[in-house]
Amino acid sequence: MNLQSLVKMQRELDSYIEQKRGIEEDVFDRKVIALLVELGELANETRSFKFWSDKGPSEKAIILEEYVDSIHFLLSIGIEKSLADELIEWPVGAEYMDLNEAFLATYKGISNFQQVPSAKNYTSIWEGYAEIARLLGFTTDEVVEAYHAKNEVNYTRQQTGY
Ligand SMILES: O=c1ccn([C@H]2C[C@H](O)[C@@H](COP(=O)(O)OP(=O)(O)OP(=O)(O)O)O2)c(=O)[nH]1
Repeated sequence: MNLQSLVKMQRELDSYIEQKRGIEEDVFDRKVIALLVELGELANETRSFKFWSDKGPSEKAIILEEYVDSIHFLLSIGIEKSLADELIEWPVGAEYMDLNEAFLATYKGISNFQQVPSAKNYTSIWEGYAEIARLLGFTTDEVVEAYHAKNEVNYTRQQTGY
């Protein structure tokens, strides 16, 4: 799968939002916070870390929507640092035993990238998300389809002034 079609869609959405909201300043750090928050929302829906509870995870569609919110901001921070054009195949790295390890590794990756926005650090975040998708049983096609659906919702939300 070539990620460039998503990069193009993300670039267009980001420009649309910036124009609509009159954003001229650097919003990289705020997008990094947004990504960390989305990763937390994703973890929360999986409930993978809630050793104190019997309640199971949310349904797949809800978890997938949280997942693609992250993908939006992940693409966006790569675009901010001119690294997204290098994204062709989805980078796949080490395999973790469980979701909690993958979440922690991905948090660390995002934090490293905020401090040092290099191509290597950017790739590590994608590897983290690839691993999370694998552990959640999401196929690339499912992720791309859900990304498309949420991308459209994001336009509607901007137009309806939410
Ligand atoms: O520059 C931007 C800003 C936002 N988004 C997208 C990413 C994500 O898909 C959505 C924001 O997440 P969400 O829909 O959870 O927004 P929210 O304001 O946190 O929603 P809610 O108040 O419903 O939780 O907007 C972008 O793609 N680029």
